Amino acid sequence: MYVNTKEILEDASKKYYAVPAFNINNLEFLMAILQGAVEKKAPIIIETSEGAIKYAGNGNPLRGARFFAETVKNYAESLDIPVALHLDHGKNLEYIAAAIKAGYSSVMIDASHEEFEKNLEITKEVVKWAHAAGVSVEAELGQLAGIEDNVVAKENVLVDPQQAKIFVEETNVDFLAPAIGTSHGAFKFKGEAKLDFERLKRVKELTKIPLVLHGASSVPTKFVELAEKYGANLGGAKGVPQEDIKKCVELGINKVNTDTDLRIAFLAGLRKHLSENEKEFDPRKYFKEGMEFVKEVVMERLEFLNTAGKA
Ligand SMILES: O=C(COP(=O)(O)O)N(O)CCCCO
Ligand code: NA
Ligand SMILES: [Zn+2]
Repeated sequence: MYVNTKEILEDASKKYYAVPAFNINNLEFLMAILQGAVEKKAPIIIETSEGAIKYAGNGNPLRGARFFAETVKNYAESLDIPVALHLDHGKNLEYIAAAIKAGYSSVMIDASHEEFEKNLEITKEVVKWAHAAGVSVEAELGQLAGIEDNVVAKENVLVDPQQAKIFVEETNVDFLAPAIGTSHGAFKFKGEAKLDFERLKRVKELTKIPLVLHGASSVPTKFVELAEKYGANLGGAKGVPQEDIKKCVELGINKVNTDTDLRIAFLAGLRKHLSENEKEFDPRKYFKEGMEFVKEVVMERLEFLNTAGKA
């Protein structure tokens, strides 16, 4: 069934487990993720960036948002697990409006690169709009390092727990992404991963709402090596250690954003299949191995986060 993201995350927050939010840009990733979630009898959050909407809509936000909303709703209504669709890193109000209009379950307003007051004001506005349409809202405080689509966050600006309390009270936002040291992409840490667990604990105590971990891919060595065996160059790829993710969930993270892990798994499968099947030219066949590897990563994460069996 197609549900509101808040329903899924409230249960997770109450019972201290987490739900992965997997990014898609096409049908193949959606099918692989849903197959994994059905097999694990788990609720699931599908999310698209603004870039994915631009891609599927060939530059037209509403066309792209409708493509994903209608496809995901269509699949969700035929399945007996809860499925939500979320706009990830909404920065452009045109895209946020398109996602709300198309029927997304929730939207993120990411104004964390703005000053605190500005972020608060923009988020308040989006919450008013979204709630009027029955759509829940995620916001972000602090900045991840690395590239956030079109915004390069120069340094890790970690969340201020006191500010988080005020922000949540004033904006009535449904869930919050506190920056605690992660970053997006496959090259997350120069040296050792260092997440600020104490800071996360304080944010949960002070806000008491579902929390989101961005940049949560673990970059599994198995698929990095397999992709490289078949010609990829991912030298130096490094993700968040699994034990750090587990600790974040124990401290109150309930939505775990995962994009890079699926991209690398699919890439490994595609490269392997193409190099072993030089005569194959049916995309329903040569995408299959990549989809199998995506499904494998999905099922592992659902088990690891204790989402399995919670549908
Ligand atoms: O926080 C995340 C997941 O980040 P990652 O999967 O790179 O760790 N996202 O918001 C997904 C989109 C960012 C670009 O990858
Ligand atoms: Na941000
Ligand atoms: Zn993110």
